[in-house]
Amino acid sequence: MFDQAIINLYDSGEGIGDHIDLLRFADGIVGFNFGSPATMRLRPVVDASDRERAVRYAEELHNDCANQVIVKLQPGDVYALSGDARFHWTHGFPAFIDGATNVSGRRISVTLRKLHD
Ligand SMILES: O=C(O)CCC(=O)C(=O)O
Ligand SMILES: [Fe+2]
Repeated sequence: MFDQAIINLYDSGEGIGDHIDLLRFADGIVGFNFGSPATMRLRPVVDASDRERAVRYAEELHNDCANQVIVKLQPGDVYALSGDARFHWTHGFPAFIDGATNVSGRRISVTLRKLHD
Protein backbone atom coordinates (compact mmCIF):
# COMPACT_ATOMS: atom_id res chain seq x y z
CA MET A 1 0.00 0.00 0.00
CA PHE A 2 2.71 2.55 0.96
CA ASP A 3 5.76 3.15 -1.17
CA GLN A 4 7.73 5.64 0.85
CA ALA A 5 8.69 6.51 4.40
CA ILE A 6 9.81 9.96 5.51
CA ILE A 7 11.64 10.37 8.79
CA ASN A 8 11.47 13.76 10.50
CA LEU A 9 13.56 14.77 13.47
CA TYR A 10 12.36 17.53 15.78
CA ASP A 11 14.33 19.00 18.64
CA SER A 12 12.74 20.93 21.46
CA GLY A 13 11.33 24.21 20.11
CA GLU A 14 10.81 22.82 16.62
CA GLY A 15 7.58 21.87 14.90
CA ILE A 16 5.87 21.80 11.52
CA GLY A 17 3.33 24.38 10.41
CA ASP A 18 -0.27 23.66 9.53
CA HIS A 19 -0.46 22.12 6.08
CA ILE A 20 -2.24 19.65 3.85
CA ASP A 21 0.06 17.03 2.32
CA LEU A 22 0.69 17.43 -1.41
CA LEU A 23 -1.95 15.98 -3.71
CA ARG A 24 0.66 13.80 -5.41
CA PHE A 25 0.25 11.57 -2.37
CA ALA A 26 -2.73 9.26 -2.31
CA ASP A 27 -5.37 9.21 0.37
CA GLY A 28 -4.35 7.35 3.52
CA ILE A 29 -1.29 8.63 5.37
CA VAL A 30 0.07 6.98 8.48
CA GLY A 31 2.45 8.50 11.01
CA PHE A 32 4.39 6.99 13.91
CA ASN A 33 5.46 9.07 16.88
CA PHE A 34 8.69 8.21 18.68
CA GLY A 35 10.77 9.90 21.33
CA SER A 36 8.96 12.84 22.87
CA PRO A 37 5.21 13.03 23.28
CA ALA A 38 3.79 15.65 20.95
CA THR A 39 0.55 17.46 20.26
CA MET A 40 -0.87 17.42 16.75
CA ARG A 41 -3.38 20.07 15.75
CA LEU A 42 -5.95 19.62 13.00
CA ARG A 43 -8.07 22.47 11.64
CA PRO A 44 -10.69 22.59 8.91
CA VAL A 45 -10.03 24.87 5.94
CA VAL A 46 -12.59 27.19 4.43
CA ASP A 47 -13.97 25.86 1.18
CA ALA A 48 -11.73 22.85 0.73
CA SER A 49 -13.69 21.87 -2.38
CA ASP A 50 -10.82 23.19 -4.50
CA ARG A 51 -8.11 20.85 -3.30
CA GLU A 52 -5.24 22.54 -5.17
CA ARG A 53 -6.09 25.83 -3.54
CA ALA A 54 -6.59 24.24 -0.14
CA VAL A 55 -3.15 22.61 -0.26
CA ARG A 56 -1.41 25.78 -1.46
CA TYR A 57 -3.02 28.18 0.97
CA ALA A 58 -3.73 25.84 3.86
CA GLU A 59 -2.15 28.12 6.45
CA GLU A 60 -4.35 31.10 5.53
CA LEU A 61 -7.61 29.28 4.93
CA HIS A 62 -8.40 28.15 8.44
CA ASN A 63 -11.97 28.08 9.41
CA ASP A 64 -13.24 28.73 12.89
CA CYS A 65 -10.43 27.57 15.16
CA ALA A 66 -12.93 26.55 17.83
CA ASN A 67 -13.42 23.64 15.50
CA GLN A 68 -9.83 22.46 15.84
CA VAL A 69 -8.96 18.98 17.02
CA ILE A 70 -6.03 18.41 19.35
CA VAL A 71 -4.42 14.97 19.41
CA LYS A 72 -1.88 14.15 22.10
CA LEU A 73 0.53 11.53 20.85
CA GLN A 74 2.63 9.41 23.16
CA PRO A 75 5.83 7.63 22.12
CA GLY A 76 4.85 4.63 20.00
CA ASP A 77 1.48 6.07 19.01
CA VAL A 78 0.31 5.82 15.42
CA TYR A 79 -2.10 8.14 13.62
CA ALA A 80 -3.83 7.88 10.26
CA LEU A 81 -5.20 10.66 8.06
CA SER A 82 -7.77 9.84 5.43
CA GLY A 83 -10.75 11.40 3.72
CA ASP A 84 -11.65 14.81 5.15
CA ALA A 85 -8.81 14.67 7.67
CA ARG A 86 -6.34 14.21 4.81
CA PHE A 87 -7.80 16.61 2.21
CA HIS A 88 -10.00 19.14 4.01
CA TRP A 89 -8.23 19.66 7.32
CA THR A 90 -4.72 20.90 7.94
CA HIS A 91 -2.41 19.12 10.34
CA GLY A 92 0.62 20.47 12.11
CA PHE A 93 2.76 20.26 15.20
CA PRO A 94 3.13 23.77 16.66
CA ALA A 95 6.61 24.48 18.02
CA PHE A 96 5.08 26.09 21.12
CA ILE A 97 1.77 25.60 22.87
CA ASP A 98 0.71 28.09 25.53
CA GLY A 99 4.29 29.30 25.74
CA ALA A 100 5.75 25.84 26.35
CA THR A 101 7.66 23.75 23.83
CA ASN A 102 5.53 21.09 22.21
CA VAL A 103 8.42 18.63 21.97
CA SER A 104 10.53 17.97 25.04
CA GLY A 105 13.81 16.39 24.12
CA ARG A 106 13.82 14.84 20.68
CA ARG A 107 10.92 13.62 18.57
CA ILE A 108 11.21 11.31 15.58
CA SER A 109 8.28 10.75 13.27
CA VAL A 110 7.98 8.22 10.48
CA THR A 111 5.35 9.04 7.87
CA LEU A 112 4.17 6.44 5.36
CA ARG A 113 2.62 7.56 2.08
CA LYS A 114 1.87 6.35 -1.41
CA LEU A 115 2.59 8.36 -4.53
CA HIS A 116 -0.16 8.35 -7.14
CA ASP A 117 0.75 6.14 -10.10
O1 LIG B 1 5.96 14.82 12.13
C1 LIG B 1 4.86 14.37 11.83
O2 LIG B 1 4.28 13.47 12.45
C2 LIG B 1 4.12 14.98 10.64
C3 LIG B 1 4.98 15.21 9.46
C4 LIG B 1 4.15 15.76 8.34
O3 LIG B 1 3.06 16.21 8.53
C5 LIG B 1 4.66 15.70 6.98
O4 LIG B 1 5.83 15.33 6.76
O5 LIG B 1 3.90 16.03 6.06
FE1 LIG C 1 1.92 16.38 6.72
